[in-house]
Amino acid sequence: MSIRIIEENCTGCAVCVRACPFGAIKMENDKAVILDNCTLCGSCADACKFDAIDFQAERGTGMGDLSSYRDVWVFAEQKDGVIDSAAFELLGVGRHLADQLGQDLAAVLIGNKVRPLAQQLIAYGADKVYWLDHADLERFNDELYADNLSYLVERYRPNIVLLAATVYGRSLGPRVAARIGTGLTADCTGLEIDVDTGNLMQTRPAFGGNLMATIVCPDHRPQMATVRPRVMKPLEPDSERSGRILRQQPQLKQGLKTRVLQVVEEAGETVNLLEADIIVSGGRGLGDPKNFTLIEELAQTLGGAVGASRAAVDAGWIPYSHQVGQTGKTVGPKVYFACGISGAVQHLAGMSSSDIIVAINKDPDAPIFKVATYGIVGDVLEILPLITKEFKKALGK
Ligand SMILES: Cc1cc2nc3c(=O)[nH]c(=O)nc-3n(C[C@H](O)[C@H](O)[C@H](O)COP(=O)(O)OP(=O)(O)OC[C@H]3O[C@@H](n4cnc5c(N)ncnc54)[C@H](O)[C@@H]3O)c2cc1C
Repeated sequence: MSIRIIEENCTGCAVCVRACPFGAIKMENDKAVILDNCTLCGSCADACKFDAIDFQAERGTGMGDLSSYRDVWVFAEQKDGVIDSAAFELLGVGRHLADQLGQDLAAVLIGNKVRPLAQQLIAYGADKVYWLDHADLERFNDELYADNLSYLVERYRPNIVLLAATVYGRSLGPRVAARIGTGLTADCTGLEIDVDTGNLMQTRPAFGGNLMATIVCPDHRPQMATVRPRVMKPLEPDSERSGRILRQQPQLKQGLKTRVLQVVEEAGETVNLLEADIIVSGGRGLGDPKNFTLIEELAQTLGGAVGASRAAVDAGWIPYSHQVGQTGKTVGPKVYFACGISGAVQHLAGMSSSDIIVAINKDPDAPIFKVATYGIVGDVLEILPLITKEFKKALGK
């Protein structure tokens, strides 16, 4: 790839200076000059109206120099103009990684009339936001979104790209990785930078959750990962933070293979486990489905939600929508009560990032006590009514 200024065409309008996301172009004697930190992204050439920048891009020619890939990117998933909370969590961990690398944190915002959301992304830690806006991008479409994200990645060459392991992120991430020819680690629960190599260490449960695998992608860029929602913590938003919002040209095409005709919200039971600050979960130790009323009563007293282990779900005591764990929901409430739950690694995978864990189990050696903040050894059927009674008294209920 190469770039050069054609001086005779340059009018000194400085549009290119404003268009460069990297501050890599300046005006000197009314002519544009390209600086050493140019990443060859081509934004200046796109912005120039006078053909004064000769930019030769080569796409699909392999990874080239890996050190030329810079910045940590987060795909900022939004639906109906509301950013998914998982995007803020990604910005939290992304900020940490970017600071470790001494690079910028960028968010990619795709949608229709979503410009007002960009400032929120900056408040949650982004240094810049690549923003694509078009009516055709209003609803998530795997093919179209993959076209656009792949285009941006090829153009700006980020070092790391993070997506939430949501329905959208799980569909989009692998498509983009395959197009670009890089790797992707799905469903990560931990991300760190290897201080020796600068590689991203991507940790996720493997072999049915029996061990934690740390995966690296040393030979390809960007390093891509999907991250489980509710595992990472968002930063406190700072509305005073400033950052750059960089409008990008959407890549649109005719003849998409799929088109969203209508969105029908799922009717039926909604369990707000993902948003709950307090979760009271029951397991096989309850002994009988009717004892779930003890769980419900405590949850109701505290304004919390009801969760369950897979053993309780598999026994048909409670619907799957309540299941917490590797094959259920990943939650991170302020307080998690584990009642009659042993603490199998697959259950812990879904709740161990809770701020406070209260475990009630009659077996003092139950693994759940290893992660519990407070442990109560005893019969859950005796202890739960006592706790509920005390909370009711304290809360004046
Ligand atoms: C691929 C895979 C995915 C999985 N995904 C999940 C998942 O998403 N979520 C999940 O939860 N599990 C999952 N599991 C299952 C997991 O391995 C455990 O089997 C399950 O979590 C056990 O549930 P439990 O703790 O309720 O039951 P148990 O392991 O049987 O534990 C019951 C506990 O209750 C205690 N107890 C009994 N009676 C009382 C009493 N009266 N008072 C107090 N304590 C009492 C016991 O001491 C025991 O510790 C998965 C397994 C696999 C292989």
